[in-house]
Amino acid sequence: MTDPLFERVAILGIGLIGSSLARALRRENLARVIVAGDRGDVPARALALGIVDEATDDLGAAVTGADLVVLGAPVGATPAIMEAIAPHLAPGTILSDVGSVKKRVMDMITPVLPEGVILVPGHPVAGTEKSGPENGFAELFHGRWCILTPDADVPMGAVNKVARMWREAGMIIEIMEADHHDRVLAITSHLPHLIAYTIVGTAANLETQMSAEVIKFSAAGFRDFTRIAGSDPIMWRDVFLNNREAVLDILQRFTEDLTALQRAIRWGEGETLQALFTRTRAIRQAVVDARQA
Ligand SMILES: NC(=O)c1ccc[n+]([C@@H]2O[C@H](COP(=O)([O-])OP(=O)(O)OC[C@H]3O[C@@H](n4cnc5c(N)ncnc54)[C@H](O)[C@@H]3O)[C@@H](O)[C@H]2O)c1
Ligand SMILES: O=C(O)C(=O)C[C@]1(C(=O)O)C=C[C@@H](O)C=C1
Repeated sequence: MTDPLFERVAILGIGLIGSSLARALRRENLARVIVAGDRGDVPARALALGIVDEATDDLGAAVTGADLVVLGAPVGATPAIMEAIAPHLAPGTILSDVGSVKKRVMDMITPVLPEGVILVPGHPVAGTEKSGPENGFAELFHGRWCILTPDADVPMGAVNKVARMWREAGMIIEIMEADHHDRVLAITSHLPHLIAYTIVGTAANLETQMSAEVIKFSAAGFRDFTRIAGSDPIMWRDVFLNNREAVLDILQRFTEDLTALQRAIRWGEGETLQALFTRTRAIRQAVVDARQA
């Protein structure tokens, strides 16, 4: 058997994504030791699941001796975690993350990054509406994109190692600038979540009788939105607070398009509606063809 890619991988925040990564590392024998750092009863739960070798709520101890550290907590926790681990990171350590937002996370880490520690930010674009280590699974990453956003001066050896880890977990790798990542994800992931939260919120605000019927007669369309709107409140609060500009920009365009549709319905412009729905149906087909459905 060949040597593992990493000696000691510390995953800080062993929830849905962190625990899925731990499982993939195990399956592919990519780490000699996997250690979880988390808080409350989560370390004990991760240990009980048998997905890590060690688990602790002492984040400094977790990263000591690690050649790869992966931040797996909601992005708003980044400053607190960096404060706890920075004194314990050795030169040569690769620091990565799985955050849904990249630019703000890099801005939070870079000023406190110890000399010689190499930052390779990442975002596995794969997930579910569930949270916690019990809900992770190694296959989550299969056939999905993983976007890495290292600064231009980061050694390619480190970028390649992180890329190889995600590739062996089943992902397809793309490297891009953090700002660009945040603009793309604002439309493909953040806005859809905001819309889902809004629709389900609107339904919940209807008068009692109506809102009970929304749940009772929940048609497929609404049901799909409730899945997304069931996503983790803390994670998504942090996404919107930390990708503010890109989300507000795309929301402005969305609002204009929605207003145009409102007019089309009001004035009975069937051809406008049909033309848009025909274009969007083709986009759905393209997503299916790209095996991302
Ligand atoms: N859920 C998804 O679909 C998805 C997909 C890709 C990336 N992400 C990103 O992955 C990260 C984690 O998301 P998740 O869905 O795994 O969340 P999760 O809630 O399942 O897990 C997060 C874990 O972080 C821990 N945590 C929070 N604050 C902490 C702190 N200060 N110190 C130590 N541990 C702390 C929590 O206890 C929890 O175990 C987020 O940054 C999110 O943006 C999520
Ligand atoms: O399938 C889902 O539940 C998701 O929302 C996953 C999803 C997405 O928007 O595609 C959510 C956030 C992540 O950063 C990456 C993936």
